[in-house]
Amino acid sequence: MRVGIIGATGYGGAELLRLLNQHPHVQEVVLYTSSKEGMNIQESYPHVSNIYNQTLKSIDVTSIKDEVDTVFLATPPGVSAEWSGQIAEAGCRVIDLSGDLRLQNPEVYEKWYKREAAPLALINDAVYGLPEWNRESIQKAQIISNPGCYPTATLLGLAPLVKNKLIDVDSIIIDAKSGTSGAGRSPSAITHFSEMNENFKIYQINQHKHIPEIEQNLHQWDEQVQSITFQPHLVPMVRGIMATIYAKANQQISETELRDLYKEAYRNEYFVRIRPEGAYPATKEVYGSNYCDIGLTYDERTGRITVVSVIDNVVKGASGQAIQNFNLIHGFEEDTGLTLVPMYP
Ligand SMILES: NC(=O)C1=CN([C@@H]2O[C@H](COP(=O)(O)OP(=O)(O)OC[C@H]3O[C@@H](n4cnc5c(N)ncnc54)[C@H](OP(=O)(O)O)[C@@H]3O)[C@@H](O)[C@H]2O)C=CC1
Ligand SMILES: CC(=O)N[C@@H](CCC(=O)OP(=O)(O)O)C(=O)O
Repeated sequence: MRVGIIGATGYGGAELLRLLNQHPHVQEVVLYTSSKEGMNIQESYPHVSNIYNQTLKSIDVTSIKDEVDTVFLATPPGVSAEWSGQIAEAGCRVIDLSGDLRLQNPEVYEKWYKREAAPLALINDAVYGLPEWNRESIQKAQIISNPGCYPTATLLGLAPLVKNKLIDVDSIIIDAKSGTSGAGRSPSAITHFSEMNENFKIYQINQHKHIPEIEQNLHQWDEQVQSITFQPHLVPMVRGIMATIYAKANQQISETELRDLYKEAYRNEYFVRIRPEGAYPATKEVYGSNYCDIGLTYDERTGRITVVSVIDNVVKGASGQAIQNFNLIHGFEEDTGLTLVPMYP
């Protein structure tokens, strides 16, 4: 396969480069830019020296359709809305890492993203790329809307409870923590070293754009779900997300039953690992990998279930999941190029 990356100079793009280099069915990678035409990728990323030697090309649909079969968009909001439709119409598969096509209702997108939504026809054509719960639709899709990082950790953590109607859905609280690479490569007053080192911050309280994405998907699984509480935090680390999820059980459930439920739900899922009783995952245990690790407990005193879900935000939360979707749409084994062992320590 020949693949294109729009946004290769960003963090999602860099991670695509790292992972695609391991992919046995990817012969050629073509890189596109909105601002650095003619620059060699090694100038932006010396760590790919001797591995990638491509010059960045301008984004032009006529050339793209001749040069590649699939295009990954690792770009900020608004870019996919502009390009995905044209690229798909030209005959390429599109995998969009941004949030542009994730929300089915354009008014909801405009409220939370505070910008114009993509055309409705384009939104309707895009399939939400959470493979563990949407595999069959993904296999037939031409345009994939790759989930957000926080929604990936949260939805994988909540799915067995919500689908089996085991919790009071009004009681869901998601306390999420992310490393700073989630904010992309451009430095900002929020993420630069002296702001983040030795610091721990809550941000976008009750306003984060992943709230409607989580609600939309939970609602599809159980229409009783309306609103959730989700609060994101920045942690002084580069990679990793931990979503600690609390919900009130609507019946007595033993630790064993809870764990069996998750083990059964993810029995055939290579990338989801359920911790044994009394063990809880840490972000380092998935670092650099496409795994989502989940730990569980039920507190008999309060009747609350706690789910701890960790991912690497740039892998399972972005580029790794995008390649998992790439594998599905092209009929490759789903874990192709993604069986990297997490980096530890
Ligand atoms: N980082 C993460 O952990 C995750 C990121 N995402 C999403 O993935 C997308 C990319 O994120 P990330 O890589 O972190 O972001 P970065 O800011 O690191 O990179 C974005 C890249 O997009 C390109 N770009 C900027 N403006 C335009 C434009 N108008 N047209 C085309 N390309 C443009 C830039 O490259 P150039 O100037 O060369 O065009 C830039 O390098 C975002 O939508 C993000 O929300 C999703 C999940 C997790
Ligand atoms: C730490 C940090 O800043 N994280 C980003 C999430 C990145 C992401 O997944 O956003 P998309 O929905 O655009 O893909 C944020 O909170 O906006």
